[in-house]
Amino acid sequence: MTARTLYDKLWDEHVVHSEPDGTALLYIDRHLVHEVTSPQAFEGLDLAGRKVWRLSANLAVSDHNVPTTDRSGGIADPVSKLQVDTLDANCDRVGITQFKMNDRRQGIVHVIGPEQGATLPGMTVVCGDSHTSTHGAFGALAHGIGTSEVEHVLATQTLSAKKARNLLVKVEGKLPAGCGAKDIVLAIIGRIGTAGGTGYTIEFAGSAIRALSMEGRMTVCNMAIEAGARAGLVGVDDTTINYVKGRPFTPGTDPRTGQFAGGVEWEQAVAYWRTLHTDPGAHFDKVVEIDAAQIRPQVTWGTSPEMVLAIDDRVPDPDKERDDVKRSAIERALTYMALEPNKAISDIHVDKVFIGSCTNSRIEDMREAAAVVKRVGGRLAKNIKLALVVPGSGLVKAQAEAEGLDQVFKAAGFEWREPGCSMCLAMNADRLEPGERCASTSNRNFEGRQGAGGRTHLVSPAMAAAAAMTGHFVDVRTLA
Ligand SMILES: CC(C)[C@H](C(=O)O)[C@@H](O)C(=O)O
Ligand code: SF4
Repeated sequence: MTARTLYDKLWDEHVVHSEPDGTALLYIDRHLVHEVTSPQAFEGLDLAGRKVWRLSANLAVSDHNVPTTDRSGGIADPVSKLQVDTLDANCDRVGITQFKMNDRRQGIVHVIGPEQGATLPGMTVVCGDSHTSTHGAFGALAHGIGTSEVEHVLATQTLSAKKARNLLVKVEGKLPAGCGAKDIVLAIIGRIGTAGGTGYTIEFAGSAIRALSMEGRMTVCNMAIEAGARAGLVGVDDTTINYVKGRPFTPGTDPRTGQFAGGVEWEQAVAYWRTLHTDPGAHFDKVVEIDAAQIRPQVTWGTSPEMVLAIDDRVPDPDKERDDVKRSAIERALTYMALEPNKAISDIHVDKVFIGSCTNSRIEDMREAAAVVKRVGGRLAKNIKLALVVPGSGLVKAQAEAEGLDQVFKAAGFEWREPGCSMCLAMNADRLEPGERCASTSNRNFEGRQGAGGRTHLVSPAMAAAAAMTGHFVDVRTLA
């Protein structure tokens, strides 16, 4: 048989029907649902008199609109409340499993799917959310869909799709101390640009990717969409299998005790999962190679994730750019960001810090940030108006608290919040005021993303914590 990429294998395994023009109908194994992109889908289903095809394939949670402060009084904002209430009502009515706002398993959809074992190797995973690419870290074919497709998946458990091309991003070598998964993915986007992956599914491979934990691989795949690719992938290995073992939705977990029990289903699943890697000699349409040893701590300076530099670089000077289009993009970004050309990245001072989002709100991110807070010591820098730590789920929060991380943050003056998307996109009360500058562990830095007029610098959890403690960006390699 011809050698296939991991993407080829996942695709072949899920095709229900193919048309001569390449359009295929794919079977969908897991459908994750959140409150923003599902209301019209449920309504459409209802109007057409259709039922949900396979209830157990769906898992729902509210994340974008939930408050991250005390929830006992409900949601104050009427628009947010309506969205969350609507999801609750829809799930109750049709019988979809949902983790409601006060359930300790509630959290950001891309954090809870993997955490519950609802995302497993070999699956097709979709959600009405572009960062569904996150789940590709498990060797699952995962991507975002639009609201009409949400309705289609609810009704039929299938999706009409066209196959993308194969792009291999190979990151070889050892990452310098102080650098992590976020620096890898920002460096990749800096290299290939936000359109570099358009039309492709990206497989991330190489020794530096293999060396990452599942949390780190999720951070990398999360931002595949920021590189233009709808889906990112990492091949299955022991790290993957050890992570999914014993999770609530994973085969082999005893539903009564919640403990790993093993058995035939587990053995068969593992045997299949071990085939989920690219065959030697398989063809990629494009290959990008990156030397991990050359990666430095990354900070975005502009209004697109590709406008990224390293901590020891300087803000670009538009006068040095010969290409007219690029020059005006730099000028516009610098104006919006209120940055002088040639300013040292380490001289940029911030007003707020946000540690959270589906990119960086898992337990390792919390640990990484807390370690820097401890190492620097003392309290938040004087110029910091607000520093938020928003765990990705109630279970991440509980784990962090069991490790005393919340105390480390609180003692330094950070606010320790309830799980949700929060200041990643400011659909709830957590936002930047016009002109405020933020060190953020999220994935998008578009104009107004964190609040109208707000200025976002995308960074790793370590860099965000360092910025909170010192007031500006610092070379976290010196803290490692
Ligand atoms: C609200 C949702 C549709 C959106 C997305 O698809 O990504 C959001 O999660 C985001 O990060 O901008
Ligand atoms: S955390 Fe941010 S990027 Fe992730 S799903 Fe929520 S809004 Fe989108």
